[in-house]
Amino acid sequence: MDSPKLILLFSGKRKSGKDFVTSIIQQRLGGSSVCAILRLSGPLKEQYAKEHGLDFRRLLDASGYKEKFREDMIRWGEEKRNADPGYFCRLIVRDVPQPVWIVSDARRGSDVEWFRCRYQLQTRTVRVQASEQSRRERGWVYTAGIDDAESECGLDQGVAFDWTISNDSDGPLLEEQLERVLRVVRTACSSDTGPQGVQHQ
Ligand SMILES: Nc1ncnc2c1ncn2[C@@H]1O[C@H](COP(=O)(O)OP(=O)(O)O)[C@@H](O)[C@H]1O
Ligand SMILES: C[C@@](O)(CCOP(=O)(O)OP(=O)(O)O)CC(=O)O
Repeated sequence: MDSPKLILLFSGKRKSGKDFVTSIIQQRLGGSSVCAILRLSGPLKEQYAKEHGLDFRRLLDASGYKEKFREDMIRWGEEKRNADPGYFCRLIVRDVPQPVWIVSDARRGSDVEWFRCRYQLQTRTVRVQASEQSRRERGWVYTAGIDDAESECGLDQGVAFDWTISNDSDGPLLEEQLERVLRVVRTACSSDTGPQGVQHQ
């Protein structure tokens, strides 16, 4: 099994900026050779697209395309997860050689538990927070059955996040907040023993 130095599990509501923030962190760490961005929704969308004759690449982007199928993809993914909560987690961690892993879309307690159970010392949690107004400006429209369901609310309670990043244009500077996370990642990467004893700030 590959053994990463550090795993950052990101969660946050739709349009909070999870992809935006994780991509900056990857760049700051030196790009994709150092830091892999893993998406639980990747294999989910791929298999769902195959079974339903959809355009997989378009399901991955931030346009409105994926929104047309979101509710049904959630239902489909939940069937898989109910049978096997680690199903998508196992798929995304196969053959990942980079020392830093970012999981950009943890949504359920079972996602966090899976990583903590297997990578207890390496796993850290990061919440991306944005106001409803910011999310609306980025294209979010409240949708019953999605925004009030586990896919969006599963981690609203029950996890003490190691960091919470505020991603609003009128909030604290993003770069300064990210620097706190980056410091810990760099320390873990430069230490021979991995993240043991590395404290978040
Ligand atoms: N701080 C920011 N500054 C500028 N644009 C942002 C910021 N955060 C998010 N966005 C934009 O908002 C949209 C939604 O962000 P995204 O990262 O896709 O959200 P999520 O992955 O949480 O659904 C994207 O087009 C993204 O580029
Ligand atoms: C069916 C999903 O995997 C779709 C997730 O798609 P994205 O991760 O692209 O969504 P946002 O970035 O939050 O907009 C959700 C799930 O419950 O598994």
